[in-house]
Parts: sequence; C-alpha cells; structure tokens
Amino acid sequence: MDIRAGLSHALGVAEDALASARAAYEAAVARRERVVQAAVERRQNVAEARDQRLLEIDEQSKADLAAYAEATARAADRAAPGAAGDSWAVWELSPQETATELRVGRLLLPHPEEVPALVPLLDHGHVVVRGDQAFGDEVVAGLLLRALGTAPPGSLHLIGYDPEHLGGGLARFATLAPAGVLKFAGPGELPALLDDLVDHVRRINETVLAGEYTSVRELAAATHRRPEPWRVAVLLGAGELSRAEQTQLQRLLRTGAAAGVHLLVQGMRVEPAPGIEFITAQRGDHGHISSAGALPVRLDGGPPQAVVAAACRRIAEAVAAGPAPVALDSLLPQELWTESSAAGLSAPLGDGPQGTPVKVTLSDYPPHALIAGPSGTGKTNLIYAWMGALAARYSPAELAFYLLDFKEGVSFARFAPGRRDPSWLPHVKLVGVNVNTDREFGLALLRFLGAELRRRADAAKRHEVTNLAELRAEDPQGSWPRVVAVVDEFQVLLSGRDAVATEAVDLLEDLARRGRSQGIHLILASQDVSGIEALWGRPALVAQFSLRIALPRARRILAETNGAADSLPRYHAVVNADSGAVEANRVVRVPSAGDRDRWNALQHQLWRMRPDDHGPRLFDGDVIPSLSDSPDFERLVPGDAASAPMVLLGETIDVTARSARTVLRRAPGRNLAVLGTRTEEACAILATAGVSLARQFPPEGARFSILCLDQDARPAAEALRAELPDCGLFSAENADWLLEDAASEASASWPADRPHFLLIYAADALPGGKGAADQLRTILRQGPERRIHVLGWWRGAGLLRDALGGHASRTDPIGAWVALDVHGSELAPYYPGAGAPVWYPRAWRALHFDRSVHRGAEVIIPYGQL
Ligand SMILES: Nc1ncnc2c1ncn2[C@@H]1O[C@H](COP(=O)(O)OP(=O)(O)OP(=O)(O)O)[C@@H](O)[C@H]1O
Repeated sequence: MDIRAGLSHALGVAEDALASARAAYEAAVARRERVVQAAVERRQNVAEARDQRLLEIDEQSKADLAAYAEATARAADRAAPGAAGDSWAVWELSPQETATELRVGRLLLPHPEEVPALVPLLDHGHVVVRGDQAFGDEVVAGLLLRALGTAPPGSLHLIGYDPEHLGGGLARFATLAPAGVLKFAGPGELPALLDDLVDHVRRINETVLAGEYTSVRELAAATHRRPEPWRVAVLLGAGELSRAEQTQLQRLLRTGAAAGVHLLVQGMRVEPAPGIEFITAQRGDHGHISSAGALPVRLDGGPPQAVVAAACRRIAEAVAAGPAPVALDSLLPQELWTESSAAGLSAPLGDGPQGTPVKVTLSDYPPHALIAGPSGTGKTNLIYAWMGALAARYSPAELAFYLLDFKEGVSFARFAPGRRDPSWLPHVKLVGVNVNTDREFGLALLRFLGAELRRRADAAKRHEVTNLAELRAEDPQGSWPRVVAVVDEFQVLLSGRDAVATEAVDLLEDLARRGRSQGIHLILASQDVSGIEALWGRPALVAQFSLRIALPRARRILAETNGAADSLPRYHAVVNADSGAVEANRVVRVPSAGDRDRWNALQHQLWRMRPDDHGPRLFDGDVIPSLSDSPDFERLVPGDAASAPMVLLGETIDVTARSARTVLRRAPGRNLAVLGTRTEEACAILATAGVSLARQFPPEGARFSILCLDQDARPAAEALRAELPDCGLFSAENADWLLEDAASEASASWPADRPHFLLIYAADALPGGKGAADQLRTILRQGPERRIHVLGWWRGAGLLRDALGGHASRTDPIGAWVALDVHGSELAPYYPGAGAPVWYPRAWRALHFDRSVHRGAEVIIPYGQL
C-alpha cells in the first residue's frame, strides 16, 4: 500500500511534471512561433522601409539631377544666347553686346535634359579641331557662323587660310568677302598672314591698349565700345610649319586673344596650353571637347547652307550700310555757354578710336580749316555737328557764324527763321543759300569780313596789341566774338577767270593771312577735287588752312603720301591740324547731326537763351525780294526829296538787305535807262522806281507821267499808274502831247516848281518820226536841270544809242542804267574807261551802274511784288 501509495504519488508527481513540461514546451513552441513571426514581419518592414528609402533617394537624385541639368542648361543658354546656342532649325543673327560662348554639340549625360557643350572663342582664346576631317569642317563652319551671328556686323573679321582646298572650306562664307568681312590668304601666304596678325597684335597693344588696359575685352567693358573688330584667323591644314611660322603661331596663341585676335585651327599640330580648347570631331556619341573632361559629347552637324547664305548676306548688307550713327548729344557740354573764346574755339567733333572725344581747335594755329569729301560722305553733317558743339559751348558774345552755301539746296537755312520754325541759331549773323549763281554774294561776304578785319586791326593798333586774346584783355567791354565763316562748295566762288574770282582770291588771301590773329576763321568745304586743286595753285593761301578734315575717300586734302582718308569707314573723318602730315592724323567718328528733331531741340534751347537782338539775315538766291520788305524803302518819307529824290531799283546782293539806288539830282544826265527785252523785269524795275519816288513827295508834290508803247507792258503800266498820285497814262496815240509838253518844259528858261518824272515803257517804239525823237532827246539832255527826269525802258543798248542820236552821239544824258539781257560788251558806250562791264545776263538779275557814284557796276535783284 505504501509502495503503491508511494508509486502512485510518484506517478502523480511525474504526470504533473510531464504535464507542466508539456505546457512549457507548448508555450516555448508558441513563443518561438511568435518570434519567428515577428522576425518575418520585421524583415518585411525593414525591406519595405529600405525600398521606400531607396525609392525616395532615387527620386531625390533624379530631381536633383534634373535640377542640375536644368540649371546647367539655363546657364548654358545664358552663356550662349540666341545665335550662339540656338539649333540650326530656328537659328538667326542675334548680335550681342559682349562675346559669348559657342555651342558645338551636347554633353552626353545619363539624363535626358539637353545640356549643350560650349566652347569660348571671342575675347577668350583659340580653338583647335582634330579628329575626322570632313566632320571637323562642319564643326568649324558651325563655330564660325555662331561667332558671326553673335558679333555685331562688322565687328568680326575673318581671315581664311585654306591651302588644300584653296578656300573651299570657307566657300560657303564667300559672300562676306566683298564687304571686307572675309579675306583669304593664298597657299604661300601663311608667313605673311601670321606676320600681319602679330604686327596687328603689337599695334593694338601699343596704340589701343596703350598700357591702360590689359585686353580689348577690358577696354570694351570700361568704355562700352570696341575700337577694333575681332579678327578670327581660320587656319585649315597646312602640313608642317617652318620654324619661323611655328614661332609666330605660338606668339599668336599666347598673346592674340587679349588683342582680339583668335585662331581657329584644323589640321595643324598645336600643343595644349591655357586658353586653347581642343575639339575632337567624331560623329555620333564619340565627340569630345577638352573643357568637358571625360564626358562624351555629341557634336552638332554643320549649319545648312541656306542659313549660312542668308546670315552672310545680311551681315554683308549691314556692313555695307555702315555703323549705326552716334547721337549729337555726345558733343554737347554739361553746361551751355560757359567757355571763353579769347584764346581760340575748341570743341569735340566726335569720338576717337578709344572712345575718347577728339577736340578740334581754331585759334592762331591752326586758324582756318579745309573740309573735303565726295558728295554724300557727310560733309554737311560734319559742319552741323561742329557748329552744334561750338554753339553749345560759346555764347553769341564769344562766337558769330557767317554761313554760305554755294550748293543748290538750303542746307544752312535751318539756322535762320523759317515759315515752319521761327527760331534761329543765335550765333548766326548771316545765311546765304542758293547762291550758286550769285557769286557776288560770296564776294560781299568776303568784303564784309575784310571790313571787320580792318576794324579789329585798327582797334588792336589803338590798344597796342597784336592779337584777339590781348585785345579782349585790354578792352573787356568791347564786343569781339570770334567770327567763323563757313563756305560750302567754295570752289564755285573761285571758278572762272573773271573779276569776281580775282577779287575773291585776293580777299580770301588777305583774310586768311591776317584773320588768324584777329579771330576771323574761315572754314572752306568742297566735295570736288578740282575745288581743292583750285587752291593748290595759290600756295600762300593754302598754307594758312592748316586744319584739314578729310571725309572718306576725300582726295588731295591731306599730304600726298597720306592715304588715311581712303580706308576710313562711313561717318568717320580724319582730322589733321598739321596741313595733312601723316603723323598728325586723328580719326574721329562723327555723330549724326542731321536729325531735325534733335537739332531743333538744341537750337530752341539756345534760342531761348539768345541775347536781345534780331535774327540773322537770310539771303536766298531763289527768292524774289519784295519792295515792302526793304528797310531802305521803309525809311523813305515825304519831304525826303527836298534835297534830291532817290530812285530805288532792286535789292543789292550784299550782306545787309540794301536797295540799289540812283539819286535824281537837278543836274545834267540824271535820267535812268532800263535796257533789255525782258518785259516783266523791266516793268518791275520801273514800278519800283515810280513807287519809291512817289513815297518821297507829299500829294501833288511831284508829277508823274507814264508813256506805254508796248502792249505787253500795258497791264503793268496801268497797275503803276494806280499807285502813283497825279499820274497821266499816255500811249502811242497821245504820246505827242506828252513829249511836246515835256520838251517845251525842258527847254524853258525857268525851272519847274515841282519835279516831273516820265516813265516810258518801250521808249524805242516812239511814234511820230524825227520830231518825237528830237523832243525826247531834248528832254533827256535838258530836262534834268529843270527837274524833268526820264526813267525809260529801251529794249536794247543799240536802240538807246539811236534814241540819243546814233552811233557817234554822246551817252552822257544817261547817267544811270540798269541792264537786263544785254551783254557786257554792248554796255561799253555807257561805261567809263576803255573796257566794258563783265556781265552775263541771267534770270531776274540786272546790272546797275550810276556814273555819278559807281566805280564799277553792281548786280541787283529786281523787286517782285510792290
Ligand atoms: N555721322 C553721321 N551719322 C549718321 N548719318 C550721317 C552722318 N553723316 C552723314 N550722315 C547721313 O548721310 C547723308 C549724307 O550726308 P551729308 O548731306 O552730310 O553729305 P554731304 O557730303 O554734305 O553730301 P552733299 O555734298 O551731297 O550734300 C545724310 O542723309 C546724312 O544724314
């Protein structure tokens, strides 16, 4: 029992132990399962997290790469905008202000974004193309077109050296050659080409950079202009270079870029060096550029021929059209009218090659200027620009202009008040336009300046000084502006071997010689070689014109060996203050002064500041003057004739608007003859005479009689009669009444109580035979002493002679005459001395001579309207 009990107990215990062991086992199994489960889950989670993270990283990197690629592409666009980077399909010229990098293909990145492969050339360095020859040609063409397309037209010159294909490699750019943008060097010319370029670099270093800048790029950045074009020498396959060639090539590779000289080389050995980009030309994905390191590059194909042709044509056109004009404002000072002209007149005429203003001075030396340039090269514009620069600096108290233009046209008229614009340039005292047939006006100007010269010389003597600067110091209150006389197409004045030319040359010589110290300066301009040559025969005169200004292609104005004008670009001039000697050349780019609006703005500004005086005298040879505008006519008042009546006849050709006159004193010979067949002008002169006489008498103070013997003149005679008080009008029918009456008055023994003026139209057609002729002769001979004066129109000088009694008769009853279409030689009998006046008839001009006051005859312009 005990044992059983013991066994049973033990069994019980064992079973318990078994049960709890089982339970523990199961629990362990269950735990293991949980752990395994957890482990599986954990692994899954980790994998998911990792995948997630990987995904995120992937995306981030993609986004980053895209952003970098995009940024790179944008940067590339900025570095190579427009023509530097656009694909050929949309390519067009797009000139940039500064040099850009140039696209040659695209970088092959493990990313779809298109990132261009760029190489710098202009203002940077040189490019060497290696690899496949044919594909290399395309790369070279692409680079050239992009460089041309981004540079302003004319600012890039190409020099091609292509001995293998004789220029064939560059043939597609050939349209640039006539415009001078592309030049070719022949097979044997490489040494000369390299020497030239080396020389050019040296010149740029010496004269353009001149120690102030280290490169043209730096100069351009500082001054905002590029004085020299880039030069790209395209050297295509030359085989082995000689030692000398190698040396020059190395020099250019080292120093060219700073001077804007760049090499684009294909087929020559060049060692790597800073600033040289190497392009390996291979089609497909195997291209290479040295600056992209190991990255492969897909190079672009060459530009389509149509694109090249169109671009070259446009560049050539733009170069032929010349650079864009500079504005007039660049010549104006910050403040107007602040300078003193005591020592001279100094003003910029434009910019020099380095962008600095080139000043031109008129003073004791150089005193006078000659300007020359073929028609259309900008002579008139240069004169405008110069005048503008001077007029803005010096007040009218310091500077006075006298302007004369012998060219047809009205180029100086803008300085005088006009119908549309009443303003004038306050410095201008006189403007003569359309004077090409009125050379007498040029003479009048020279005479006037001669008188001014004497006035100044006298004042200098009084103050015991020798030049204007001293005179102004001694006489600060005096008015001594510098006088600048501009004569455009002056050769017209000097042409011909007549009295006008002779006197003009004498006056010019005197003015040029003595004007220098008296502040009288001459600027003579001509488009015509023979004009300049006309002066060459007078060395004393030419020597005074030491300031020479030559426009493009001007000839004979600079020294003989000085060819600077031949290569001048458009709108440039060579200014030379040493009579044209080569060393004194200064090239200037002249701004445009032709723009009416801009000029008017300046003129108005100066006009508003003008001193209180009247505007300039405008003489326009194409305008018929009017008697009512004549100051002399204006001044006539009744009572003037108490001494002796004055007859006005027309306007003299003079610097002041003066009327030609003849005084009808009570003395023999005081009659007036108008000679010639031109009815209209003869009538105009008689009308002027009649009206001006009448103005000097009170009503009934004088008697007027008109005898009209030419039907064509009848309307004019009637019109005049209406203007004259107490005036009878007679014709062929009743001419005898008038003549008998006047002849008996003329032979009476007592003088008349009032004057009687006989105006006879076509006096050569007198009816009544010898009787009437005798009566007229009596009136002519004896009338003036009895206050009877004939103002007669004869239609020829010979007809007047007949009226006076024939060939042998004396001509002194005609004391004054006005000749129209009568040749000088026919006037000899009415002219003192042995000679005849020089007179070639011309429309609406007449020759006036009054033997009581004149030494020589004067040209006059009949007044048109009364
Ligand atoms: N510096 C300049 N900048 C821009 N345009 C200019 C410049 N110089 C001249 N021109 C233009 O060129 C044309 C010819 O100029 P301009 O009349 O001055 O020549 P010119 O030599 O006097 O000719 P011509 O003797 O036949 O009158 C004009 O239309 C003028 O506006």
